[in-house]
Amino acid sequence: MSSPSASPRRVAVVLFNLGGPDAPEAVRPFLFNLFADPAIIRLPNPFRFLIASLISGRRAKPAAAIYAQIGGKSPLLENTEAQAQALERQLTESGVESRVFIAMRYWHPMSAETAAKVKDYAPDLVVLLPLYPQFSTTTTASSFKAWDEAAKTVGLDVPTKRLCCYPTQAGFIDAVADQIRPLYEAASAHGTPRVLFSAHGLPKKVVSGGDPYQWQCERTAESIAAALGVDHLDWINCYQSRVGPMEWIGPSTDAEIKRAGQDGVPILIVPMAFVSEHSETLVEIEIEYRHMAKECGVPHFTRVPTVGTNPIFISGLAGLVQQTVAAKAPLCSHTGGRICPSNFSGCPHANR
Ligand SMILES: C=CC1=C(C)c2cc3[nH]c(cc4nc(cc5[nH]c(cc1n2)c(C)c5CCC(=O)O)C(CCC(=O)O)=C4C)c(C)c3C=C
Ligand SMILES: [Fe+2]
Ligand SMILES: [Fe+2]
Repeated sequence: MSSPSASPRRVAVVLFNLGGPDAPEAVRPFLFNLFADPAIIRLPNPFRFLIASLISGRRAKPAAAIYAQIGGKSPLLENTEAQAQALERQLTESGVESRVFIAMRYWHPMSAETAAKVKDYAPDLVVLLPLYPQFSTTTTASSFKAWDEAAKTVGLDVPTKRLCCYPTQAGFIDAVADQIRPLYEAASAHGTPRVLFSAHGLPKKVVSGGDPYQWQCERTAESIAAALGVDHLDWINCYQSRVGPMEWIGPSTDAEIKRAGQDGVPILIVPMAFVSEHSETLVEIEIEYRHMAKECGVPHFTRVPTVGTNPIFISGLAGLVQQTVAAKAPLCSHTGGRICPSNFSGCPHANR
């Protein structure tokens, strides 16, 4: 790829997220795309496609039942579109001539469609911005790889900078704390609340293979807890959304809800690896965990909404984009601290 011009005139920002089915018929092909990703099922073909076909066939019905509870489709795209508009507005107000695009990994619009649109826009610089605050080989690395392939296919040869992650970036942390504060205060009427910082889990094998996701989730949870400024805050970092027979990282959010029931404390569940609402927040947390908490005797249950278009979050993202545009060397940490664990060599900036 050609090298970045000194000060780019037109910047294309590409937001990455997982994607979700836009209709009941899309559930199975969406799941097939997910399980056919070598970052998720680490087997060579034809085994991977065979396994993807089997699992997507088996999981289609329970997954469709999940989406049926929120209108038969994922709201992830519309929520991401709202974030893209808010970010574009903020960047324009800050004097950056830019357009913000969306590339989903497993459902439309996917990288190939978006790369063609970015090419038509003819930017001087492309900034890749994952809507995953914490870096994982299963999410950000997979999206970047899909993007690189799509850019090559459509002949998009423009200098490209990538933001690996922002697990402790001030805008993100302050926005989550801002979402929590009034709800924490309300929950305090029912006892001393426990805050469950709940992230999407990962198979243990992925983490022991060097994936920095869990390490970064721990840094995020610590940072939000500190930003809340509550003396002796009762909090824990836990993991939800387990799928398949493999052992996943813990503690699980389910187990923490049960423990809160035994301890008789109110809980707030804070989704800290998702930045907008979708099935894992609106069904798993809002419906399934709320029900579980009631069954377990938890005295008060609160789901804290994701940051979405919270202006503190969007300003933080705009700041990250501006820093990235201006940076001479690749950025990894935006806070001056270490952002990837020392045993991790896969950060997209490490070898650039
Ligand atoms: C932090 C973000 C995410 C990580 C890490 C992640 C890893 C991961 N996910 C699966 C399997 C599934 N994930 C599903 C939905 C889903 N996952 C994320 C984010 C992360 N996944 C999001 C945002 C969504 C929601 C999509 C939506 O509703 O729009 C699903 C589909 C739903 C279901 O069937 O339960 C599966 C399957 C694995 C195996 C994995 C790591 C190896
Ligand atoms: Fe997932
Ligand atoms: Fe990094």
